[in-house]
Amino acid sequence: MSDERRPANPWPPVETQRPEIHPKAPGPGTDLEMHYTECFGCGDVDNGLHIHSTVGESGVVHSRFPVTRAHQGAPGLAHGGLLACAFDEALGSTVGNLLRRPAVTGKLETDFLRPVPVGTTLFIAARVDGVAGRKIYASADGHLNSADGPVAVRARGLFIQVGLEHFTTHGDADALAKFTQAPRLRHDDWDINP
Ligand SMILES: CCCCCCCC(=O)SCCNC(=O)CCNC(=O)[C@H](O)C(C)(C)COP(=O)(O)OP(=O)(O)OC[C@H]1O[C@@H](n2cnc3c(N)ncnc32)[C@H](O)[C@@H]1OP(=O)(O)O
Repeated sequence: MSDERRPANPWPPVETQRPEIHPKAPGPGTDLEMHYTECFGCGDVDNGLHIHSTVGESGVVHSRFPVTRAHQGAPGLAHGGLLACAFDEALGSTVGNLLRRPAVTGKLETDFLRPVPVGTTLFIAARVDGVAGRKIYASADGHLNSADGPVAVRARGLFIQVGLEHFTTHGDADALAKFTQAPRLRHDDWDINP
């Protein structure tokens, strides 16, 4: 089904405030480091997605996902779940880097408009659309092979701001300690009170 014929639900679905880019957010042109080396989306992981992101103008973050044979669902085509994963990464990175508020994905929806063949690179442009308390709404378009190529996938995500105890309680506290020691992630540069 073409994009125009898909039902369009209002987005954001609730009244929101305009997102405020954090004063210490990386500026346009900044290549974002992997947020965690073991992240399947952006980390140095065998057969991971190896997504690289750069901050663009006007609150847009540009991410690139090189689709390889390791990412197939149907022969020669990207797996839909891994495409959704790429958008989770791109949207989460956009929220984290621009707002500097620790947040986790609460809801993620994807529209698959065109097949994404192995060997293509998906150029994902993501932005934060609005904020309502702890709820952060973000969306992204994924273009085939160039920033202005045809849109193959669209995604919308709701991210919920959490305290750092979310990660120490449910995750690996030692890994989190290393993660937060990275200069780019210094606690005092983040808004950590949800
Ligand atoms: C730089 C970093 C990049 C990282 C990119 C990758 C990001 C990820 O993949 S994160 C991993 C996947 N996500 C998770 O593991 C999250 C698991 N879920 C949870 O831990 C909890 O459900 C959590 C924290 C999201 C929300 O729980 P909790 O803190 O109790 O908040 P809760 O009161 O339920 O929800 C807060 C608000 O969000 C709303 N909300 C929560 N989930 C949803 C949902 N799925 N749909 C709609 N609204 C929702 C609630 O209705 C509530 O709204 P309101 O304030 O208006 O009443």
